[in-house]
This record gives sequence, C-alpha cells and structure tokens, in this order.
Amino acid sequence: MMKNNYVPMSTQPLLSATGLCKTFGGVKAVQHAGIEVATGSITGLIGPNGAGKTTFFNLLSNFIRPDSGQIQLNGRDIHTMQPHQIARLGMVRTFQVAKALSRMSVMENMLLGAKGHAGEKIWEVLLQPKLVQSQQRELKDKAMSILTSVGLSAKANDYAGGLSGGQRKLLEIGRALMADPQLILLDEPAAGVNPRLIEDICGHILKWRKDGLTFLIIEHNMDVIMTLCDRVWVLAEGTNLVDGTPNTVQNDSRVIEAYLGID
Ligand SMILES: Nc1ncnc2c1ncn2[C@@H]1O[C@H](COP(=O)(O)OP(=O)(O)OP(=O)(O)O)[C@@H](O)[C@H]1O
Repeated sequence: MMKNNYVPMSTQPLLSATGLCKTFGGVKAVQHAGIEVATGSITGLIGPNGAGKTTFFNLLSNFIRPDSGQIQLNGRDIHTMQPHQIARLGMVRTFQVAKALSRMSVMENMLLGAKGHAGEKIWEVLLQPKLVQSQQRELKDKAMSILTSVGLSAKANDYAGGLSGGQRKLLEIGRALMADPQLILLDEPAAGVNPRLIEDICGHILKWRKDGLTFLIIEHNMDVIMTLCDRVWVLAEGTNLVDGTPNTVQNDSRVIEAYLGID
C-alpha cells in the first residue's frame, strides 16, 4: 500500500465539534462527544458496533440535529445550517448508491453531486438556455475527468446498479468531489469491497489528500485506518474514549477492552 506522508498545514482545525449529544427515545446514541479534524489530514473515527459513529457523522453534517453541542467548520458555527449550506462551505459526505440511484447511469449519479449550477430551476432553462447548456457541458466534462481518474470512464453510461462494491464506493466519492469540497466525510469506504480494490481506494484517497483535500473516515477495517489515518478518534457508548496516532490507539488497553467487551 502507498505510504502516508502527512504534513500538518495549520493549527486551527478545519472541523471541530464539542459536547455533541443525541438521544433517540431512551437511547443515548451520542453523549458529549467531540472531534477535531486538522486541515489536510486524514482523520479516522472508529469504535465498536453501536458506538454512535454513524449518528455522530449525521450530527456533524446536520442530517440530524444535535440535542446540544457545537460544530465549527473553518471557525464558523454550522450546527444550525442545512446540509446544502454546509456543502457550500466545503464539507460534504458520501452517500451510498441507493436503490433509486442504481437505476440511473453513473454519469447521472455524478451530475447529482454538482452544486448550485444553472439549470436547477425551470426559469433558468427557459431564460438562459445557452448558459444552462454550456454549464451542463462543463459539468459533464468535469464528471468525466473525475471518472477517468478513478478508472470508471468506460462505465459512464452504465447503470450504477451494475457496478461492483468497490466501484460504487469510488462513484460515491467521485460524486462528492463534484461539489469541490474541502472536507469529505466518508462512511466505511472499504465495506463490501474486495481487497485489491480496497488498496486502489486507499491510493486514491492519499492522492486526493496530497492535492489538498481533508478526510474524516469511519472504518471498521483496521488495515485501512492504519494505512490512511494521521489521527484516530475512538468512540465507545456514544462518547470519546481515546484519540491519537493509529499506533497509539491500536495498542491502548481501553480500546482493546471496548472492542472485546461489546463485539
Ligand atoms: N434513528 C434511531 N432511532 C433509535 N435508535 C437509534 C437510531 N439511530 C441509532 N440508534 C441507536 O444509537 C446507537 C448508536 O448507533 P450508531 O448507528 O450511531 O452506531 P455505529 O457506531 O455507527 O454502529 P455500527 O458500527 O454498527 O454502524 C445504537 O444503540 C443504535 O441502536
């Protein structure tokens, strides 16, 4: 696998959250949890099943509202913003290629990831058809260049549902890249992916980071965490357990105990 050559670029975290809480009925899914994601880093979020990782991700991207807590992106409070406003500020998350999207082509999936382009509103299509056409062409070119970079250009017109697990993951990330993000939240990029393609995906993530992107990644595959991450945050029972380098975290007795105790 490729080597991780992380050089921190700034001391202020790109994304930070403190005191996040979320209760579902009687279940305290996330309790006073926080995180810091440094600019230019690949940061991991791990924890046993049911630790609250997905809920925490949903809170960070505001797909669900926290009961309490603060989230800042580039020093700006975002916990009251809508996901599309947060995307405009540079933070996007990946979404699985759901059933409805499987029946669309790979290219159509990519175009869904583009933000704020002309042609989204009917009056733009009627009043500025040339502008809409030229922007659509630019978006298609951009989508094709991303697809080419991940080896999916030949699949552009195929149904997304026909892609393998790993190709779907690449499409998910490609779709996120269409929004020109600064930070991408990746939910389990290696889940359901064959080992050769996992290596491929890791290589792409390291390359995109080299190009200036920052990543926050939930992942159960520890090899992927060890290969990619500069810093890892561990959640257990909805709260922060430990954070540090992948090596420190992997050898921490509290982490081992949390995994053995719950799994
Ligand atoms: N919408 C919901 N309604 C009720 N309980 C929920 C809801 N979402 C999550 N939970 C509960 O909150 C806790 C944390 O779940 P969450 O899915 O965030 O954990 P996770 O760490 O992502 O787990 P996994 O690794 O298995 O995906 C679990 O007990 C879960 O059952």
